[in-house]
Amino acid sequence: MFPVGPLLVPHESSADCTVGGYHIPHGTMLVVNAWAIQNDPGLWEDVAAGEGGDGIGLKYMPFGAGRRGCPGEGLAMRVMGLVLGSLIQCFEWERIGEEMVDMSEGTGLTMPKACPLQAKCRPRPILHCTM
Ligand code: HEM
Repeated sequence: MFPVGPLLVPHESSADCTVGGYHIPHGTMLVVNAWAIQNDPGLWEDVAAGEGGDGIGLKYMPFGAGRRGCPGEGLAMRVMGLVLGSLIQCFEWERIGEEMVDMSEGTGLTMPKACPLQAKCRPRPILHCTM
């Protein structure tokens, strides 16, 4: 899976605590490696499909979690469904060649594709009716 923010946002522990057996002193900067969690074959039966394992819980958190989790999650999920649905409903999509889309990951704070997506799209008849 490809989390938009592979390392989420840094947080600071407000008190001494223990996480997974590790002592975390007060004032420690904490970075959650969402990419590693979402691609851990020990947590997922099929990492590529994001399937399997013991429920979703904290192993899938593209929006972070807890009190400082993303407040835009509900909006983002609704808008993404609408945008994706509109793109599929209004256009026919094709790859530009025989090869499968290259899903290699680039580097950065957000995770870009290493090779930009190129695709052909043709308006569906439904689009002519509404324009
Ligand atoms: C696909 C879309 C989005 C993704 C993947 C995303 C992801 C994230 C992540 C990972 C965090 C850090 C959470 C943490 O540290 O535990 C965050 C924080 C935040 N997000 Fe989003 N976000 C998205 C859309 C939005 C939208 C649409 C809004 C506002 C309309 C928004 C507003 C915020 C704010 C204000 C914070 C800071 C919360 C805090 O620090 O208390 N995000 N987001």
